[in-house]
Amino acid sequence: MIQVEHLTVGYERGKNIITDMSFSVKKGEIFGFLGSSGAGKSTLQKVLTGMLTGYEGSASVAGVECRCFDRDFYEKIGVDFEYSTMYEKLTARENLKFFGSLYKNGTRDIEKLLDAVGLLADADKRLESYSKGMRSRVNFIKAILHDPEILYLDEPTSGLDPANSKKMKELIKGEQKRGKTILLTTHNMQDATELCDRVAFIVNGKICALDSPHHLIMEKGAKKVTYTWEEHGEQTAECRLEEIGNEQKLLELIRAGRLRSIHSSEPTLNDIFVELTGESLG
Ligand SMILES: Nc1ncnc2c1ncn2[C@@H]1O[C@H](COP(=O)(O)OP(=O)(O)OP(=O)(O)O)[C@@H](O)[C@H]1O
Repeated sequence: MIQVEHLTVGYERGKNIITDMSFSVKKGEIFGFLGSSGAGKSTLQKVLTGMLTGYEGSASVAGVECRCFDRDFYEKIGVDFEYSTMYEKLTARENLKFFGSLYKNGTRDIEKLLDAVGLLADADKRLESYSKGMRSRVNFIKAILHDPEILYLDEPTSGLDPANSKKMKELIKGEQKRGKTILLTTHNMQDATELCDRVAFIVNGKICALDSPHHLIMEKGAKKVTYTWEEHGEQTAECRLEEIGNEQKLLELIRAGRLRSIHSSEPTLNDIFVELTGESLG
């Protein structure tokens, strides 16, 4: 569905933001771009939505080279980026009707969509009165209104409380069940682990790892052992499971009968990200 080969792109001559990047995304996949601020995730999304056309190499979506997108192509993609693109003085229903009228192939049932995201009762309120959680749900509807094959989401759960974040993740999974291909960017490793079939770690405009969260965790990460003991309050330390026999502090505590607790755990996607990139997403 999406094919990127040797993509190089920058805003200024001689300064590449993305360098020689290649990857592909299959139909029906949720694919996540993970990287720290400035890594080039939004720039990549701009190329894949046809907003940035001055690039080298190739980037194609549904068989169409991104620099050649025409109006018809925008019927096939839906975009939910962080900035608001709706009219504040119009109600949610008015906004959705207006934006829906721009598509030539019609839209999904607006009432049903509003109901699905729990906004039917607030549909006639002006957007200016909406909370952040309500805005993100209505923005999401706007992105899927014309039933696009491909969805681009930028930080879909950013700033949402746990209940709204859960709701948003269910909505995204729901679109995948309907056969949609979804590309998302996030800083949130937990969301990426829950949602994405595969993730690409992006550092300075290059992919430094690409796999399913499960494979990355199982193959690249080492199991950790965390142990605690009492010494002027509770102390905690950790080591890799495979190095437990050389962990002098732990052996000393065992011999002295001073170990208070010990447990092993799988690394998280965040641990793997830090290990592979040397960066932290906080
Ligand atoms: N319009 C622009 N003109 C010049 N430089 C830009 C422009 N947009 C982005 N950049 C630069 O490109 C680099 C990558 O930015 P980009 O927005 O793609 O990163 P990002 O990974 O999406 O970051 P964030 O997680 O903060 O959104 C940054 O150094 C940024 O300053």
